[in-house]
Amino acid sequence: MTLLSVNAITRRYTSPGFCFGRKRPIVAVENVSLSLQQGTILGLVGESGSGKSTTGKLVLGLEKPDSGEVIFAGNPLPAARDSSWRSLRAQMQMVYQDPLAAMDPRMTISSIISEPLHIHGIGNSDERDERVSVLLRSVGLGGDIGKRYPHELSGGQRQRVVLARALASGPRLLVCDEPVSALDVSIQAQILNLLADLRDEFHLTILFISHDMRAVRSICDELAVMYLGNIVEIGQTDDIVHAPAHPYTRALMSAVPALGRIITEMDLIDGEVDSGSTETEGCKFYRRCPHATYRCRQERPRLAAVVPGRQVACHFVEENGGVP
Ligand SMILES: Nc1ncnc2c1ncn2[C@@H]1O[C@H](COP(=O)(O)OP(=O)(O)OP(=O)(O)O)[C@@H](O)[C@H]1O
Repeated sequence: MTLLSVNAITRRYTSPGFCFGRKRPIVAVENVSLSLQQGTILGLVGESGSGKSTTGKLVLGLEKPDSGEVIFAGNPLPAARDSSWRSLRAQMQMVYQDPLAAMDPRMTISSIISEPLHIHGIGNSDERDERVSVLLRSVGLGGDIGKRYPHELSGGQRQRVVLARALASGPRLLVCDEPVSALDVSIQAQILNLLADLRDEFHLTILFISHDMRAVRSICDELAVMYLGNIVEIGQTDDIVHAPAHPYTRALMSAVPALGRIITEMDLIDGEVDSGSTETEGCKFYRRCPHATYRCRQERPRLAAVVPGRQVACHFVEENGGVP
């Protein structure tokens, strides 16, 4: 069953800087479509500024699309933040990168986890206490941790608390935005394993936003690769990892061992969408692509099925008959 459908959403911003006396338009997300089947983890990958976080916010209704729509459990996200929006929102939760920033330092861990239950009016006092105990156990935290404060916990423990809090209202969808990138590498695998276990235990569907190919490889069933606001490739994780088709996906895959360094270089070349690249008719990857032709400069490639279950937006891939 399809839990989430994102249909051709576009979100533009106006940057604070000027370009030829005009404010620069930024197309953060352009014509993005996604579909998440219940119980799957879809990884949204791409370098900094490719529009991953904006897509996550649009999915949750924290940002409004300029065009397109988000359908959750068969219901379009309401335009206004009314009661129907709030009831849908209780079923969709965000997990951010920095657990400390997501917690009130003056609240105990128990109060932090039970706060969404208060907000959504779920349960009485005893039921909420019981729910907090269950959630703490589910995220692998025990003892008297509920009585402690965020600063008394390690980074990994804090991210476990953030997950417990996100699960408190019984969501069906989690949007995890770089949930492990602030953690030590040794802790990252534990949290990723926990997330996979929680998916099974709580029947979750997860949109997993990350620039870290190792993380997405280990946890995601499907991948959507974003470049300057567009999805350029989407398919099963194993298929994409073993035979990346889009030249940008290939660059990302080959960059895995030193991803941080490569991303920094990429940012220096093309970091933000400028007016030229947003208005261009052609492929946004044209200037960095080893296979670019005249057609790529003139005509924006559309996502097309190159093999069953895989879509790629690339003239080179299309003209050469699929995944090389
Ligand atoms: N509120 C905003 N106002 C203006 N520009 C914005 C705003 N939010 C995002 N952008 C711009 O939109 C583009 C996409 O940003 P977004 O944060 O979605 O990318 P990202 O892939 O999540 O990158 P990162 O991993 O660095 O967060 C960037 O050029 C960013 O500067």
